[in-house]
Amino acid sequence: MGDTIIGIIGGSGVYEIDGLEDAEWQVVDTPWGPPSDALLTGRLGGMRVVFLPRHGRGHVHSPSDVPYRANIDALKRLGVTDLVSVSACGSFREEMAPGDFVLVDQFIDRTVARPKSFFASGCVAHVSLAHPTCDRLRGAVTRAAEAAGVTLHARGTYLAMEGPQFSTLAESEMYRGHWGADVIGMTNMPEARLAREAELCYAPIAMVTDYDCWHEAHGAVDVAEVIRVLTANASAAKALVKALPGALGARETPCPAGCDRALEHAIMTAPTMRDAALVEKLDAVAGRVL
Ligand SMILES: CSC[C@H]1O[C@H](OP(=O)(O)O)[C@H](O)[C@@H]1O
Ligand SMILES: Nc1ncnc2[nH]cnc12
Repeated sequence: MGDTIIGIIGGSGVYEIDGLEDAEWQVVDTPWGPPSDALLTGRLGGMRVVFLPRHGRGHVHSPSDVPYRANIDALKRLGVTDLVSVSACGSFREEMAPGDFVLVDQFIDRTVARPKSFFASGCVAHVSLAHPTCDRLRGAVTRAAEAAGVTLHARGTYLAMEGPQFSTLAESEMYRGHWGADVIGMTNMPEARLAREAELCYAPIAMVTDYDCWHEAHGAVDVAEVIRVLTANASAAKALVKALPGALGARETPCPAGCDRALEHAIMTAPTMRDAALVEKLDAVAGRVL
């Protein structure tokens, strides 16, 4: 097996990580345009790590405009095999309190205004998204959280909304009631879809910053309060990330769930009918099977 290279996407409030050896910001261009920012490469616990701030340093990209395809392409291009993301989120559960971390395993996608696939007419592909997160990588995040002394809820369904406004009370009640969502945010979709298409193992860590607007004892979401919780928990997020290389270890076998082979039988378009320009754009993401 090849080396494990850990990718880390930092969400709101997480614009860099410290403690990297040989740290270097690298500008990477992709066929999908520029990523959110330069990528910070280096070594952590002897393992290669690539970090990307999802909204860019200074928080310049809105959730709808984050260049999700360029971000995943750039991470793949730099050799990332295992991708962890850190995101701020609202909670729909009393027991998932502000300051807690939730290891998301499932998604409900309510985003409507973002390109969601690398594939299109000219090179059509359908990957499975039944299990959109990687169990092996989630196991490593769990062990890293234990090592770092960080409380982590073992699973959760993340509702991805378009934003940028927060939800209405009626939406919040629907998501946490009939829909069964546990947390809400604006960015993990289409990130998870694209990570799967790029054959990356993906595990999203959600940091609870608020109770959205449903909780009678708490008001509507207040960004100042979100930032306060993020800042108070930044050191826990960093400790978790630092413990990850040791918890994940070298990649000795292919992904048991097949994340790294997601495209194996996914491409439908006959080789003779493929759009050459699109195939060229897919070099990093799908070069293994094209
Ligand atoms: C600062 S509250 C809203 C903002 O924060 C979350 O971003 P991220 O997922 O990148 O941490 C949420 O999705 C919104 O984009
Ligand atoms: N309540 C919420 N809804 C959507 N995104 C969020 N990010 C942080 N809190 C959020």
